[in-house]
Amino acid sequence: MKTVLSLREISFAYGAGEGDRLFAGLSMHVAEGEFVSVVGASGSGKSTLFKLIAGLLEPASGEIALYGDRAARRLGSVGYMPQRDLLLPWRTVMDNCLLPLELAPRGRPKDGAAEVRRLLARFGLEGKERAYPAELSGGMRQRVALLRTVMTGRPLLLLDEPFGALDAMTKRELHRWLLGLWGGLDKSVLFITHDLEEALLLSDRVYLMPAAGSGDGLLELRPGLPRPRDASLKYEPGFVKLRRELELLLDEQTTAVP
Ligand SMILES: Nc1ncnc2c1ncn2[C@@H]1O[C@H](COP(=O)(O)OP(=O)(O)OP(=O)(O)O)[C@@H](O)[C@H]1O
Repeated sequence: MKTVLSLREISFAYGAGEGDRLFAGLSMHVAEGEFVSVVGASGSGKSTLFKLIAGLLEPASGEIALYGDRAARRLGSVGYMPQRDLLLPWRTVMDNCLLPLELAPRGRPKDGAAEVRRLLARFGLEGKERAYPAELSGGMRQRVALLRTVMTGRPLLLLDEPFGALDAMTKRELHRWLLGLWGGLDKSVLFITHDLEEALLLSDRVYLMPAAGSGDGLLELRPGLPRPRDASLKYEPGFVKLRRELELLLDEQTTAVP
């Protein structure tokens, strides 16, 4: 499998002082078609890591390569969905989803609307193309935001806690939906979450962020759960054991502050 994204020995600090270092020596990769999660304590730098990958920030040292190209321009080359849905309230669902095509240098292709319509059905948003964001439920808004990210046409999607603000029931519904949709999307995903169950249920691999400033690397977990998956997987003993393991690892990481 080809490597879509690789990070080698990345370090970063927002400030220039001693003790300002957020992380150092982070290495990771995402292969074509993989779903990879990043979990970690609040403030460990997960969103910062995404901003580095998306090209919104530059690392102090280390290399970030897209498709093996260390010199690749990252800004605009990955589909980035930030924590808040950021749908434009004055635009309909259709016009929000067409936005990436309008911003692309080649402009809005004629068949863009047809593509959005095709995806709306698969995203469970049939009949909503003329609705405005305020008329949708939270779960629907997140699906529109995800659809818009898919419309960037980028093979790698960075999803920063896309379901973090949703209630437990809506979140479960979106997990079921995403597990069904995932195989057919033909995308690689890097996914931030606080929710360990969500990380295990959706991912092929999980990375654990080290505690901020500890200088440790990312810890990698390969749950090895078979696909296709069903949301009921989380009640199986093997899954519960993995979740417990991940919880213990995360506790260790969190308490490892120097
Ligand atoms: N623009 C900025 N300038 C200075 N410090 C920042 C900036 N953005 C984030 N930080 C700090 O960097 C640290 C990591 O923030 P980041 O948002 O990357 O963490 P996170 O792991 O994504 O947290 P959460 O899970 O709470 O979203 C925090 O201490 C935060 O205050």
